[in-house]
Amino acid sequence: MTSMRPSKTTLLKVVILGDGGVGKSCLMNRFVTNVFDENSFHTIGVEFLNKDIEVDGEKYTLQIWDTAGQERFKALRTPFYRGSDICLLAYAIDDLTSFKGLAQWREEFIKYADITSNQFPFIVVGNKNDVPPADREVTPEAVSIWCQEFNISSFIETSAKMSKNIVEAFKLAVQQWQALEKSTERSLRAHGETIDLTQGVNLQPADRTCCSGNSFTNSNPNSPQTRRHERVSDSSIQLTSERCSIFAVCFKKIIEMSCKILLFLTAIFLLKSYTASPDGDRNAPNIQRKGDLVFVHVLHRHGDRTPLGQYPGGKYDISYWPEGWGQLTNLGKQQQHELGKWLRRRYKNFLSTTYNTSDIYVRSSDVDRTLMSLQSNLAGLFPPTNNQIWNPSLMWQPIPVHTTPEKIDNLLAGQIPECPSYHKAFDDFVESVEMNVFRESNLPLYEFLSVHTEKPIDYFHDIWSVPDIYDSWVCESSHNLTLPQWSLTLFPHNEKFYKAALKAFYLPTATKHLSKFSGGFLLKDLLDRFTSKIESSLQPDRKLFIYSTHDFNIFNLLLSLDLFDDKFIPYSAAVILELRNYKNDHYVQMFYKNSNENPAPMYIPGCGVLCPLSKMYELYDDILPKNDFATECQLEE
Ligand SMILES: Nc1nc2c(ncn2[C@@H]2O[C@H](COP(=O)(O)OP(=O)(O)OP(=O)(O)O)[C@@H](O)[C@H]2O)c(=O)[nH]1
Repeated sequence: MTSMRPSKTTLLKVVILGDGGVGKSCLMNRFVTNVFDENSFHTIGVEFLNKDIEVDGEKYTLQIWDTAGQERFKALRTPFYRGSDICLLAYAIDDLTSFKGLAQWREEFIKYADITSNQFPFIVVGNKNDVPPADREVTPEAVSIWCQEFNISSFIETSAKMSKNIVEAFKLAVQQWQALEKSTERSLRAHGETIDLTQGVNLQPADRTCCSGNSFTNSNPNSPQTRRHERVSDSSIQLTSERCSIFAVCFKKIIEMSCKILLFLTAIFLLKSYTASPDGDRNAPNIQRKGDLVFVHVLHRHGDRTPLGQYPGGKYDISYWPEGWGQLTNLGKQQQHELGKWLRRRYKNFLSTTYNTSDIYVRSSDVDRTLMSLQSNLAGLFPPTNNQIWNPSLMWQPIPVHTTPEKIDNLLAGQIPECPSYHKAFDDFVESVEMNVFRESNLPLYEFLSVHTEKPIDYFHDIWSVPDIYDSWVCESSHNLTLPQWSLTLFPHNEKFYKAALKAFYLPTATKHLSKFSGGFLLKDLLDRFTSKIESSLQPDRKLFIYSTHDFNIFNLLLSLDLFDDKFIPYSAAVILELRNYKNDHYVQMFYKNSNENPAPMYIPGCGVLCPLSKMYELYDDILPKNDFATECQLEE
C-alpha cells in the first residue's frame, strides 16, 4: 500500500566561504539558476538562495549562503555561520593566494559557527578550472596534501563558467554530510542512544503548541542530528527522533527564527550604514551587479620605495639604500607585478590577452619609481603571447609608457606645477586660523620630535617635516631596519603622531578652490574620457587607461571626491573607476584596492555605489575646472 504521508525533504544550510573573487556567487548562481555572470560584483555581507536536490534517493532543500570574501565584510558575514550543516571552502585554481587562504577560512568558520566537534562536513572546491593550463597556480596534489592535513575527505574542481561539476560539487557536499550523519548515528547507537532516523512524527499546524523541552540538550550540539534536523514537507514539519519532544522543537524553532530575524536586521542595518547616505540612492546595491563594462581607469601608487631622504638625526644614510633615495625596491617591483597580474585576472574577459595600443594607454608621472612601477605592472598585465613572444626565455615585451615633464604635468606630478592662483591660496591656508589651531594643539609632539632629532620638526617651519619622519620609519621598518628607541612611543600606533603626519596631505584639498587644482583637473580628465567613450569620439577607441602616480595624487582625488578614509595610502594601492552601461544609461563605479585583497566598492556621497555619469558632473561641479590650467591658474579665487 502506498503511504499517504508526503515525501520528506531535509533542509540543509550550506555556507560557501573563500577569498573575494574566487567565484562563490557564480557557483551558487550556476547551481540554483544555471546562470553565469561574467561581470559578477563583490558580495556585500551575505545572500542566500534555496535549491532542491535529490541525492541517493533522499530529497534535500539546500539553503545556500553566499558570503562576502573581502576582509572588510567580516562583521557582516560571520553572524550567519551558526547553524550550518555543510561548509564549502572555495578557492580559484589560478590564484594561489586564495588557496593559501583556506586554512584561515576554515578557522573563521569553526570559530563563528561555534563548532566543537572535530568532525564537520567541509568540502574543498577549486573553481575556475576552465582557465588555460599556464594560468593554473594550484595543483590537485597540493590540495590533497592540504586536505589530509585537515582531515577533509572531499575535494572537487569546478567551473561555474563552463558549468562543470557544479551539481556534482553540491551532491558531494550532501554525501559528505550523509556520511558524517551515519557515522554519528552509529556512534550514538553504540553509546546506547536510540535516535530512530526513519520514524517521522507528522506535526500539523494545530499541534504546534510550544513549551520548553530538553530533548536536544543532552546530545552533542554539533552533531548533524542536533545542529539542524528539521525535515520539511509542504506545510508540515516532520520530526525525526522519537525522543525529541514536539514542544522542544517548537521552542527551538522560535529561538532559531528570532535569531535569524535579529541577524537579518543586523545585516540590513550594517549594510545600510555601509551603503546609504542621507540623500543616497538606496537602490544602488540592487543594481550593482548589472550592466556591461565599457571603460576602466586605474590610478595606482608606485610600489615599495626607499626613503625620500635621511631625516634629521636618522641613522640610515644613503649607504643603506643602494638603489638611491626614493627609488623603487625589488619588493616594489613585485608588488606592481602582482597588481598587473591581478588586473589581468579581473579584466581577462574585457581585455585582449594580446597587447594592442588601440586598447590601452598608460601614463606615469615623470619620476623613476612611478615609471618603473608601471613597467613592472605591465609585465604582469601583458606578458607576450603567441606571435608577440620575441624571446622565448624572456616572457616580457616592451610597452610604451607615456609621461609629461614634472614642471608642466598638472595631472600626475608630485607637486602642482607653477600656478599662482593655487599657490597663493595654499599659502593663505597654511597661515589660516584653522592651521594655527592645529599647530598649537600639537606643540608637545613637535617638542618631543625636535628634542630627539635636534632640529625643529613642526608645522611652523616645514609642513613636510613630520610626515617625512613617519615615511622614513615606514620604509625602514618594511626593510627590517631597527628604529630608534625613542620612535617606539610614536610609531606605528600613536594616533596623535599618525594624524599629525597625515595632516600635510589634507592641505592641497583644504578648500574647494584648492581641490579644483589638486583633484578637479584629474577628475575632469577621467570623466571627460568616459564621455568621449560613450560619444564614440575617443580616438583610438580604447578600453583602459592606467595612471602610475604617488600617494599625493590618490590622496587628492579621494579627498576631492569626499571618499577619503583617513588612512595613509599604501604602496601599490589603486583607485579604479569603471564605466558601466546598464539599460542604456552610463554609470560610474569606484573601487579602492589598498591591499592584496580584492578592491572594495566605494560609496559616492549623494549618489551610491553605482553613480550615473551625468550625476558625477553635477555632484562635483564646484571643483571641476571650466577653463584650461593656464587660465585657471591666473584667476583669483
Ligand atoms: N574563468 C572563470 N571565471 C569565473 C568562474 N567563476 C567566477 N568567475 C569570475 O570570477 C569573478 C568573481 O566571481 P564572483 O562569483 O563574484 O566571486 P566571489 O567569490 O563571490 O567574490 P566576493 O563576492 O568578493 O567574495 C567574476 O568576474 C566571475 O565572472 C569560473 O568558473 N571560471
